[in-house]
Amino acid sequence: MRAVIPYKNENAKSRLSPVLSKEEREEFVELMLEDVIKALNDAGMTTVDILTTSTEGIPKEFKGDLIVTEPGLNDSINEYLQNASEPVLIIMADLPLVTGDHIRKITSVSEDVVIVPGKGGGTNILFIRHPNEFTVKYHDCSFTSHCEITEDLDKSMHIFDSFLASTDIDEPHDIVELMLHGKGKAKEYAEKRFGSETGKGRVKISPLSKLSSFI
Ligand SMILES: Nc1nc2c(ncn2[C@@H]2O[C@H](COP(=O)(O)OP(=O)(O)OP(=O)(O)O)[C@@H](O)[C@H]2O)c(=O)[nH]1
Ligand SMILES: C[C@H](OP(=O)(O)O)C(=O)O
Repeated sequence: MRAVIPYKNENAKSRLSPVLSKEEREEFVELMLEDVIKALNDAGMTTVDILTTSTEGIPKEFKGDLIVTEPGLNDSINEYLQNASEPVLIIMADLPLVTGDHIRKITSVSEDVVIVPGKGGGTNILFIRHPNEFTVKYHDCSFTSHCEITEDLDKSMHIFDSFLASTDIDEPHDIVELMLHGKGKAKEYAEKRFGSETGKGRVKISPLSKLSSFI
């Protein structure tokens, strides 16, 4: 079994640009990546590949294989899967709330395909027992696409239900969840930049350096 983390550092997380500069986003995604690698290592997964668009923003301590490909998430992952001869866990780099315990549970499921949905129709983690028979289709409500692809292949499927594993950090309001539930380096980074505002409704983040709140 091996894990692969698709990763793009350059101008990462453009949807966070209302609250973080380009440089901050590039630093932030590297820290989220470190948190994801730690969760994999905590689960005993030592065979970890990073499928990346460049060698920028890779944690210095990373010991696995770095596979550099052209931008294009689906093409690069599908090429990777075609060449895989053992079960593959595809885990996105923007999941700083994922723990070793989630990874252990996901990889213990006996079904052919395990899907961890992402917020708003995405796919945060895919565990595929027969990877060279599978094709991924990220973006455009990939959760639905991955369910359909699994069904079309006549494979068994398990949807892994977890608030923390399903929380990917895409938009400013997701940073609230990181500050509330995070434990690692990305949370530390967020705490240096944002405060939280509590009231009757949901907690909001606000910049520590300015008086006005942005969401
Ligand atoms: N290898 C590879 N990984 C990618 C590419 N685009 C995105 N990723 C990774 O795929 C995962 C999910 O991507 P998104 O959530 O869309 O991240 P993003 O593209 O940085 O964010 P936005 O600019 O806000 O869409 C993250 O781990 C990204 O680092 C790509 O072209 N190639
Ligand atoms: C890549 C994409 O990520 P999202 O835009 O949902 O974070 C997806 O999960 O299909």
